[in-house]
Amino acid sequence: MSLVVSDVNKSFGDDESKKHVLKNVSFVGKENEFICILGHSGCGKSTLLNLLAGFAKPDEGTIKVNNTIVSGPHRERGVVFQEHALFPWYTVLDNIAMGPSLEGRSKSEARKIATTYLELVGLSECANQYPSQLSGGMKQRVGIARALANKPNILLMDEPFGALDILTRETMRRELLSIWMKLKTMVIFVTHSIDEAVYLADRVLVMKDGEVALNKEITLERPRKSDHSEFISISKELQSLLETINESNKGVLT
Ligand SMILES: Nc1ncnc2c1ncn2[C@@H]1O[C@H](COP(=O)(O)OP(=O)(O)OP(=O)(O)O)[C@@H](O)[C@H]1O
Repeated sequence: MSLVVSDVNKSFGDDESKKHVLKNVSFVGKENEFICILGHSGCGKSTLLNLLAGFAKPDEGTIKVNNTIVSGPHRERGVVFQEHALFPWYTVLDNIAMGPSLEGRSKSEARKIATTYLELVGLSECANQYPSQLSGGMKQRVGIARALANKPNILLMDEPFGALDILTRETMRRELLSIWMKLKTMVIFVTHSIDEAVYLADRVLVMKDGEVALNKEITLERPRKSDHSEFISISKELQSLLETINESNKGVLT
């Protein structure tokens, strides 16, 4: 499994109001790698993720998964958004079973697959509940299980814990890591949070005004502790890079 992003450019708007959002973005994702895309608000993180998902196309450059150009959405690339986007009229189990059903599995097979992933995210007891009966963190876990039930090679996550309170967010980080360690799917995770990136990533791409300003491998042993000296020094390096970013591009960073 490989991901190769080469010289990707993307603009929005017409000639007069054209905004060049991604500028020559290139990077390579390795098998089973956990990549975090970190940057201030508006630097192009979600745009990049949308291109990786195939929801939009680059103006120039290519995105290849296993040597094939990404030309639209595909089950091999699962997406988890900040807003969980579950169907409120389906039970938790049926939300997760939807992917396998669409793939042509029988109802009972699809539910069996869904049960496995529900167990993986620790929510077996919620199978027959509806999304409205769940907390934010639980909904996000269902969203993750739903994406994983399609057995993606790449899991694309756009600020998936951004709307959660800090304690739930920390729990979800740990849980995501333990799920990833079991499945070893490639994960591409968009975040504003330096802490989150250093805790999770094998590789951090820091984006600055549409460009990859830093592509850094993090080899720190897991589980990582935020009071560990190396954790602190990597965080400071990322912080100081982000602080050099033009004031007008600054958003919220934690
Ligand atoms: N469909 C679109 N049409 C026009 N402009 C867009 C579109 N999508 C994104 N943009 C612009 O591209 C820029 C980058 O947006 P993007 O959502 O990728 O940033 P981001 O880094 O994900 O920000 P945030 O962290 O706030 O979500 C922004 O200026 C945004 O207004």
